[in-house]
Amino acid sequence: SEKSIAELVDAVNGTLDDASREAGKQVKLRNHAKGFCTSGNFIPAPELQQHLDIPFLNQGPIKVTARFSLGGTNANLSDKTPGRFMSLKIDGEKESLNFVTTNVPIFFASNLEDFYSFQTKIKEGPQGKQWLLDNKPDAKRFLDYVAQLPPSPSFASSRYFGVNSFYFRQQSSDKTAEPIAGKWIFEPLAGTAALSKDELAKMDDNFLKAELLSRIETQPAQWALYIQLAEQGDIINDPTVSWPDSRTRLLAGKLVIDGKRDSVPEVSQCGDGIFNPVLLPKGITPSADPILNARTPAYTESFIRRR
Ligand code: HEM
Repeated sequence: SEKSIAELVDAVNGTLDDASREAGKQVKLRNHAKGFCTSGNFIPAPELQQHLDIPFLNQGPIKVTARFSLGGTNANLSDKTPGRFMSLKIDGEKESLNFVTTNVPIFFASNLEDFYSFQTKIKEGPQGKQWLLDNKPDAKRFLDYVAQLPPSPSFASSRYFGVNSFYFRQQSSDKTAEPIAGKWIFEPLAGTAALSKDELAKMDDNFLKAELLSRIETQPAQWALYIQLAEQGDIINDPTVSWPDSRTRLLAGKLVIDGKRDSVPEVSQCGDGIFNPVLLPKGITPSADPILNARTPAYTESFIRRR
């Protein structure tokens, strides 16, 4: 049977009974508990308009509120773990675009049932993880990827993937071109970087926030944002599938994180609100991916519980 949104949030939070759910509300339990807010600009690439008809991305720099985080409900999770996450609100005058992204290009589940079982099994420790490896090929591919992913020394040296697909309106003089499916990918302009085992051994558990905030005092952290386009036959509605690297990528713009608006309340308190991965400007629409379409209701449910 299909899992409800409340059940998905319970699985994420590890609050499967009434008592732990109530306790969770008291301590404002939330996923991606360890994180911080900062700010910058998004500079759209004018050449995108040659291919796609997205008026929002046909303007000058747009203000950005960003939250960088680790996964899970533990606010004291070590930064030596490999997961890195980036959420953005790109707020124009009339329209907005949000991103809620991860440094792992493939997700661990393609449907809500498998999402629920991943979240509950992974919290059971080694036996639960082994069960996933033995029984859930999507989860296995994800866990195998994460196992070989070295922790990055900086949020600025990770790639970030939207994972889910969206449809993009194409430019066409006769308006007959169908929207084309694509996925978001942020590529760090500083390049990717990995900590060696020796380097990791010398780090403490909290370095990512101080590193990024001190880095951007002297030079912004920057990413190129691409839209990777699907080709005929590519699977659209399944975030466990990654398309070949040979797929065309359109440059959508440049993300510049400089911290210049960090003292503005909408930035400094950005963790109090939610990022909405289906808040989209005209010309972009969500795919039918069931994972994508569960996200905003789940984030809203989590927000209501921790308010
Ligand atoms: C069925 C699918 C999913 C469910 C049920 C789910 C659930 C949640 C929940 C409950 C939260 C906490 C929301 C809050 O209190 O603000 C959250 C946050 C988050 N999720 Fe998901 N998630 C899903 C899919 C994904 C995917 C595919 C990604 C990555 C591409 C992702 C990345 C994140 C990130 C980065 C945050 C933190 C947002 C912030 O910085 O405030 N999630 N998720």
